[in-house]
Amino acid sequence: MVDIATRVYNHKWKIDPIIRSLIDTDFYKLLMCQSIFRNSRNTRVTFSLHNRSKDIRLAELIDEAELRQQLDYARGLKLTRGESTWLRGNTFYGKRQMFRSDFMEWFEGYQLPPYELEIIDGQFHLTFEGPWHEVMLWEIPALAILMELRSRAVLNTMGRFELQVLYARAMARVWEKIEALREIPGLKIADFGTRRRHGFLWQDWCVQAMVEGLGDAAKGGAFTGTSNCLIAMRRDLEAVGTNAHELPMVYAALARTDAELREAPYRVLADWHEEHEGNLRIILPDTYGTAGFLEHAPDWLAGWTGIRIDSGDPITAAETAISWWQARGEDPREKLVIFSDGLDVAEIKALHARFAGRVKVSFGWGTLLTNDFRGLVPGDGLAPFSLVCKAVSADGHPTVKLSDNPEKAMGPAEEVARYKRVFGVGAQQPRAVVV
Ligand SMILES: Nc1ncnc2c1ncn2[C@@H]1O[C@H](COP(=O)(O)OP(=O)(O)OP(=O)(O)O)[C@@H](O)[C@H]1O
Ligand SMILES: O=P(O)(O)OC[C@H]1O[C@H](OP(=O)(O)OP(=O)(O)O)[C@H](O)[C@@H]1O
Ligand SMILES: O=C(O)c1cccnc1
Repeated sequence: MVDIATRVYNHKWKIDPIIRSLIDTDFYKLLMCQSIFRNSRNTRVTFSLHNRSKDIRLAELIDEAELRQQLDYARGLKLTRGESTWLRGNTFYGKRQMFRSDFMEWFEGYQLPPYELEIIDGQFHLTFEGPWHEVMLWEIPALAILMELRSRAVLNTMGRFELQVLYARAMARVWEKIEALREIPGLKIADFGTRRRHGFLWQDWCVQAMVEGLGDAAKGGAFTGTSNCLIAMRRDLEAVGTNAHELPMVYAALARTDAELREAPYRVLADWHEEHEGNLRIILPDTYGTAGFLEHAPDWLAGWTGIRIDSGDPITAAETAISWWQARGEDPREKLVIFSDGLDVAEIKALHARFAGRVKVSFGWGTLLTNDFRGLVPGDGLAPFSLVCKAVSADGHPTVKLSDNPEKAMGPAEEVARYKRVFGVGAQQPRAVVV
């Protein structure tokens, strides 16, 4: 077991690359990348960093030169032979050869493309522009680099004993959470915490703690795996994933008429349906409002495996999905509901208590698993915050996300208004965004 505190202390004086592998990323990014490589190779997209926690003035906490050094290091990475063999040969969700050989050949030659970085009003403006399948792979490493540089800026001011005690407290906290989760009968939970983690080694520690504390689901336990491919490979765990908002956001931005716009979210899933089966047929319905999405969905979507609930009130969204399945003649008890929005133990417990037995319940636990350092240093300088990296335009057209929480909406105001009209989204209940 790595002694993280000692290592953090010893590494203060040398370059310590944060991202050391192209597969230190979420599994769903690779699945989506392959799908884009096949269906939308000529689409040009801009991804952009967005700090929703305005009070965290990142450019005042992180040194620009160090950020550039880390981004440049990541740009130098190429898929290793071992990683390529794993992606080509491993079984994902029981399926072999998930990644096609034309995609793998492209990925084996791939390097992260150039970035643009400037500082405006205390914030980093970091953008990636280029072919969609090339720039989209920046999202997770860019976020992980910024999050870890911010952690390091605080850790660098701490002494050896302080660090030892900090990690002891953080470990005790994670372990207490795991002990609480052990009380939930029939729990199924995965790690979704790569992008906003405290650091790589810390995420790796948290994942191993989940394996020991909850048991690997492959052997009857509650821990279903990690979305992080590198950790899944090294620790021989299941790599898990669904799909993300970037797909409907980009398809929608490319729509030429309101009628095409209305259809765009379903076209995404029709393309996905062709490529994937079983556990990968998970609907993400909230990009332009869950209720309207389900109401107007084609019948074949009701036959999918389940749904991921990612914004708004999760109880309302799950109840809406259950009613929708019932109305379409499906048995909700056969359907999988994956909750994944800013979860922590209390909410996981409450959602499980309410929905277990009515649907198959599962959780994707992110930042508050891999970065819950709240209250552990004076000034709370290690508390996680809401940093995201999103597709903001496609072929020159701005993207829009409404979601079920207006606090998460993004896009130019007049486009947001048009999307609300086209998708029939009325008044929405705001919910505070913590991470
Ligand atoms: N950011 C990271 N991404 C991937 N693997 C990492 C990362 N940091 C550490 N590791 C791996 O975790 C293990 C322990 O890391 P540690 O850095 O303490 O080892 P080390 O012997 O000091 O090596 P290094 O000089 O590469 O840091 C090593 O196998 C290392 O390659
Ligand atoms: O436990 P969490 O930290 O929430 O981790 C998981 C979240 O990360 C992703 O979204 P992202 O934050 O990138 O964008 P969003 O919040 O706008 O959905 C994902 O859709 C989950 O919501
Ligand atoms: O696969 C997913 O749905 C996923 C993975 C990580 C973070 N958020 C979502």
